[in-house]
Amino acid sequence: MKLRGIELRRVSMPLVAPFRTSFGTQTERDVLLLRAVTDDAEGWGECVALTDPLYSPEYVDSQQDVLRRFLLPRLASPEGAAALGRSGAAAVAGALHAYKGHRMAKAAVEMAILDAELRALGRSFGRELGAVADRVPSGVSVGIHDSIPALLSAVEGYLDEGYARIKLKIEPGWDVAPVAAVRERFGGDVLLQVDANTAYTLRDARHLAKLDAFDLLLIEQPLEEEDVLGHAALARQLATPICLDESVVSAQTAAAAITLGACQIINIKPGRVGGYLEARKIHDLAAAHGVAVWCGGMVETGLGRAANIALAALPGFTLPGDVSASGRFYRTDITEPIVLVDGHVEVPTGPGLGVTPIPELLDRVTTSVEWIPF
Ligand SMILES: CC(=O)N[C@@H](Cc1ccc2ccccc2c1)C(=O)O
Ligand SMILES: [Mg+2]
Repeated sequence: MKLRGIELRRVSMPLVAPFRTSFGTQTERDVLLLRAVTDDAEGWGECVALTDPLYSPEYVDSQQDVLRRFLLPRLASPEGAAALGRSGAAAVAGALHAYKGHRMAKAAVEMAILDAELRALGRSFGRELGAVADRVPSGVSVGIHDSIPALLSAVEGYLDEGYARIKLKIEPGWDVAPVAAVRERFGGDVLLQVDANTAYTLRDARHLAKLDAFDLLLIEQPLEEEDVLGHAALARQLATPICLDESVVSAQTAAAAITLGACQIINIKPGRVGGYLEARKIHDLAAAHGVAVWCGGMVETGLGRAANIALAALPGFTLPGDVSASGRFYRTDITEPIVLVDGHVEVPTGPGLGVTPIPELLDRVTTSVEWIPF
């Protein structure tokens, strides 16, 4: 593996509709893509950081800066190049370990190098990670709406499309009523869960316990990301399983959360935890503890979406993930669109990610390109 350089490319993609969560409303996605150029192949990585540090401490400009100033020079150093020459993508996390945090940037560069490596080998992401299925059921994430009727209309549309599971974003003032309305309208058999994105506190426990009446699969990240003990206390007061998202940033924090009883389910997002290789470690750890996992989404383009689907095909991913079709968020994706067929999405089988950006579509949404030579 001889790395010649990495392109940092920013793309701006409008969302098909505003997407409202407890941390705000997004109408477009400003994405940082990485293109790793090696002697044998090119590889693509996607950084899932948002424009603003509202989901996690990372924001897209900070990730581009930390890559340019610290992470890529470290990989381009003699030690970094030697480690990459020896072990390829498996060496990235260790080579960058000295730099704290910025896991979404680290994940993106590992992904690009892994994609190049696998394309050169003619090996798919799914094969490399240990996929055991050729398609996976897809859930869909439904934002906070202006009214219950508007929400019900959106949910009806997704159910008509065949989505296997409905996830409702909630926040104080928009929780029990929308969940009750969806249950009332669509019945008890629809797989249903909620995601608070850290919007509640332990003082809301009695209120959140009202959700136990609706047979939810899980309640995702009700409390703030560092409140692991709070989630453990809440888990003792709720019948509905607690799922962590923002709190789990590594296999180590996953182990602590499981051991402390802070979660019974984990939403695994490769960008949040520093890469697909760490994501697989969390999958293995959770499986050993009998903890179910599913693949979360960060409104990725087809590149990150394809990699997530490969990950979602590992045996421990027993709950439908937020691996929805490209059309859930984008009218035009930068790759061949990922589509939903009978409530499932296909695991790509081609080398590496199995998808590549379509040049003219990529150029149309590109806002900047920066080449970092090695
Ligand atoms: C699909 C889903 O619910 N993802 C995140 C929240 C999230 C993450 C990244 C986003 C980027 C742009 C717009 C909205 C976004 C929402 C979650 O599970 O918590
Ligand atoms: Mg979440």
